[in-house]
Amino acid sequence: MTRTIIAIAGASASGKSLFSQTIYSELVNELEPGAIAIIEEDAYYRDQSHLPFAHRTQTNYDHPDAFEHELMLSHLNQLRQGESVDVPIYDYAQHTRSDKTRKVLPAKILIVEGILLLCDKKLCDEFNIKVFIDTPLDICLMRRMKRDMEERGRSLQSVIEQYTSTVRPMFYQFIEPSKHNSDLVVTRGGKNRVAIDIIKSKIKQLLQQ
Ligand SMILES: Nc1ncnc2c1ncn2[C@@H]1O[C@H](COP(=O)(O)OP(=O)(O)O)[C@@H](O)[C@H]1O
Ligand SMILES: O=c1ccn([C@@H]2O[C@H](COP(=O)(O)O)[C@@H](O)[C@H]2O)c(=O)[nH]1
Repeated sequence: MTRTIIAIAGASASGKSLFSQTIYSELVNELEPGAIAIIEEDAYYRDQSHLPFAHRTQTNYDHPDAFEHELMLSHLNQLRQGESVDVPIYDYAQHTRSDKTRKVLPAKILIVEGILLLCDKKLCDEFNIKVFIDTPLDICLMRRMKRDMEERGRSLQSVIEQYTSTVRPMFYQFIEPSKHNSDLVVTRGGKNRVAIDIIKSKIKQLLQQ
């Protein structure tokens, strides 16, 4: 069976999750059961439970080394071969993996989303369609402040410090250059209706083949 992996990359808070979840939720009930699945790169942040909490707050979470991409790659290979996988569940407030996992079944269409997906050559080789969400960084920062304070247990001070020390520099070093590895660049983030409809049509076309 041919399986298609669609990568959705871009800056933190650019709208990757909203874009991916919109496509997924609008298709999941329309397609045959198990046709589409979704995985977040964030699930593959390295387990840091062996480190004291204070150390975990100092990790550079925007550098490729923060991720266990080898595990993600091995899961993508298993899914391609028709095997299900147990994807880790990450706890942003604790800066480490939780003790829970989520079972993902092998679907014909797999959407993966994350900041550094298109920086990794081995991962890139696994993706059939590569999308980059291109949202101005000042808008990403405003969204991130709101989201991290409301949903990830952060203070305004900590968001600003982390943004200045790692998020912004790593964006320019790794994420922005990876835009050139994409097939499609989507402006305006998670609510670009035309782009969402184009990807949905492509998915339906792939499922008819
Ligand atoms: N086009 C948009 N307009 C307004 N809000 C948006 C838009 N795209 C995303 N958001 C909001 O911005 C925040 C970050 O978006 P999210 O999709 O989680 O980003 P990412 O997955 O890239 O980190 C969320 O609260 C989301 O609802
Ligand atoms: O423990 C952690 C792990 C990650 N982060 C930040 O999360 C974003 C990536 O997630 P998005 O949903 O794409 O925003 C990344 O920029 C990390 O800085 C964190 O703060 N703490």
